Amino acid sequence: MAVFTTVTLDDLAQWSAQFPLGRALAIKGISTGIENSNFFIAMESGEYVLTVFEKLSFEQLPFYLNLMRHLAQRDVLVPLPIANRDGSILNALHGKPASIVTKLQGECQLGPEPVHCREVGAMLAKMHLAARDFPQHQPNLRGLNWWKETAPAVLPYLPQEGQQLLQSELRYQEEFAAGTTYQTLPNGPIHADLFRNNVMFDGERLTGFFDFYFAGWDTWLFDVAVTVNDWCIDLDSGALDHARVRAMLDAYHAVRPFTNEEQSAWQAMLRAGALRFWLSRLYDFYKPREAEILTPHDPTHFERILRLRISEPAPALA
Ligand SMILES: Nc1ncnc2c1ncn2[C@@H]1O[C@H](COP(=O)(O)OP(=O)(O)OP(=O)(O)O)[C@@H](O)[C@H]1O
Ligand SMILES: N[C@@H](CCO)C(=O)O
Repeated sequence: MAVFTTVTLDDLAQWSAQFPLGRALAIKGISTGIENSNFFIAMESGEYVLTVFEKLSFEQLPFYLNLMRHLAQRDVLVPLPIANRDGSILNALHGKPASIVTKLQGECQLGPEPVHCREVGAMLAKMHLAARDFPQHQPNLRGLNWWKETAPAVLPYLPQEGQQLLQSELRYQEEFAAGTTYQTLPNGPIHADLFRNNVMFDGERLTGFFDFYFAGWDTWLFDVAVTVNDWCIDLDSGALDHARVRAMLDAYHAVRPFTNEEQSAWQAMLRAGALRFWLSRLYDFYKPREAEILTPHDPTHFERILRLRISEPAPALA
């Protein structure tokens, strides 16, 4: 149960009086999710999600919440943070940062078909374009620098062939990032964690992207790679499903055409997307934070994906 901070209906009634949402009618903890305490709340004006942030601070959160507001105001389907009467979208609840956002309808699509991938691809391109004029700048905190810092901490736990793969892929990515192709790739704020469990669908209709707490500035193509590596694969083997890949890439390209340089970088980015999650999963597996209660995700899933992305030619982007 991912409710680390208890919020009663009385607590909510008092705290939510600062928002123009009417009276608080009900509150229910959300059991999935591992980072924050999330609640569905019913207010007189409708249903919302209340998040009490357990790790991110008052200083860190404005980047993510302002980005969500920026996107929502440009018709990208994301939860809209609700401002209180002073205009603040981040307010203390039980001493922790908390916010109310609009509730997305529907549920996650954990067995996506091409039709779902098409929706995700089109909305991802729309999101990249809409974020171009977002004024706050924060790098992707799980980018190359983090990979370089993290690899030495997990290397000792890997068998020799795993160590070799990790070291050689890191070298490859460092060289690639220093090269001229990489410098030409369009970039801006990206979601950076757009997995199946971070998108809501009502049937075949996409209702929103959520969980923006790994967002940061990086290449748009890296975001596409992370998304393809989760949405368009067979989860057992890690192999790309070509119908889903085509649906996602074609839909993205129709909104924001890929460049020739992006085509040259595509295989490297698919590899980068796999390396990023292999590393974070290794780190969470071998270096769990104190009092961590979660069951870590399987790191070998992304090792398998990385090996496949290295050995197979990348599909055409467009
Ligand atoms: N705006 C929203 N509208 C509808 N449901 C939401 C919304 N935000 C979160 N949820 C629901 O709450 C669940 C947990 O949210 P989320 O995935 O953001 O959890 P977390 O603990 O913050 O992060 P993590 O996914 O990293 O564990 C989601 O799976 C989803 O069902
Ligand atoms: N999407 C991540 C988890 C948290 O963001 C993973 O599957 O490893």
